[in-house]
Amino acid sequence: MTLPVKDRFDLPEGMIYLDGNSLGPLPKGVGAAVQKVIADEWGQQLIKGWNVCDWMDQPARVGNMVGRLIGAQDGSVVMGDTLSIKVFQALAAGLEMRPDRRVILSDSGNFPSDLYMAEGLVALKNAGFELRVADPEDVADAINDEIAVVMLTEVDYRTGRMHDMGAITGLAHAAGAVMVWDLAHSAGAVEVDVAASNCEFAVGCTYKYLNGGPGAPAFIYVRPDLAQTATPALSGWLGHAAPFAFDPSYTPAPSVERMRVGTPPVLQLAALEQAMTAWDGITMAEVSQASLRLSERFIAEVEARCPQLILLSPRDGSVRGSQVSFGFDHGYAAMQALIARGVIGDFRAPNVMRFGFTPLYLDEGDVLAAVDILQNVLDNRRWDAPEYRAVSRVT
Ligand SMILES: Cc1ncc(COP(=O)(O)O)c(C=O)c1O
Ligand SMILES: Nc1c(O)cccc1C(=O)C[C@H](N)C(=O)O
Repeated sequence: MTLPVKDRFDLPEGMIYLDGNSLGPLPKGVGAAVQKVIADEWGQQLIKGWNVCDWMDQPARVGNMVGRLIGAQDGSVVMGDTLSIKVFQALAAGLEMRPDRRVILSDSGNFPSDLYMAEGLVALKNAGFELRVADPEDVADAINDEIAVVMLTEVDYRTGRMHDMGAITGLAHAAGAVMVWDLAHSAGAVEVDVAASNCEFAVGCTYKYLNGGPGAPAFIYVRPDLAQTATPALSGWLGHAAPFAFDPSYTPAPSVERMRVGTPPVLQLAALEQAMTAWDGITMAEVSQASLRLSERFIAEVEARCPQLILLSPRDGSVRGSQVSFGFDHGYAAMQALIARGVIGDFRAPNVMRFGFTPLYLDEGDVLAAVDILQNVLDNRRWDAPEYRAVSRVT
């Protein structure tokens, strides 16, 4: 099944884009929408724009659009800052909720920035606080009554392996811990129901599967019953209950908006708000089924035609996100050779070739064409060329 929305995206001619798990492509209409905000709002309204153009409401308004894709009720998601910042806020709020406990539990497959933020937070606290890191497969067993906060990324950024959000949240709660989910590789990729999972906090980015563009702001979900008590940690003026009262002392907003920090990125939010219209009329169930079919076809074709590659992602589609990873010792050079031939995936050390399957703009024809090129690169050792050897790119 292909979703009939490929024409909602501007994709370069001749490119097969399998890297929406890192940076989504440009949805049609985003350029015009941002240009309109620049010309008509900023250009004509200047400072009045904060009022007449509703710039101040953007973080909550766009938060609702994102919330609908992750099973969050309106008013429980707000946009702003980078994901690393939102991780920090959620962790800090979680620690405050369990004052008798000292341990943040995460797993070694987590994205490094999440672990760094936890390390930094622990270092800021009094002695005795600790970040404990388990292997992903052991994390459920490591949850006990010492743990204040369990912080996990649902879909592993390297392999696509998925944690069971409901089950792990249940274990965390049974042990008295707070649950924080990072949905960076889930939002817009797989079906998520934050409300059903009952987690306290969820965070994620919008430049991957939500196609908000490079540097698009992050989101944070706060379970509605905590919206008036969770401590924001970064108590910026726009999280204040009455920012324009300019009160010298801080009173957090009585809603998820307390997680706002400073001035919203109006142009990036305008881009994201328009990008979110690419989801009109589509359910996450359809997206996830279509993604599964594309990934299964890719795995079957690669395994039949490219025996040099070893599947690193789970074979079982029910525990795999929207990406497929293969191991290959010359993976970096092979990915460079693929990119040079118009198939865009990416590489993660030591040997991971990552391919993202985003059915909003990919179909089976793209999958088959990508495998043809991959087979050609491998069978003819096209990767074994001097120009592909130097490890120099950032992504
Ligand atoms: C799971 C995860 N967490 C955190 C980050 C960091 O996000 P940011 O650069 O927006 O802070 C990323 C991606 O960069 C990620 O994939
Ligand atoms: N956020 C990124 C960036 O600013 C530059 C390059 C890549 C990224 C990424 O998002 C990487 C991504 N989180 C990953 O899964 O590897």
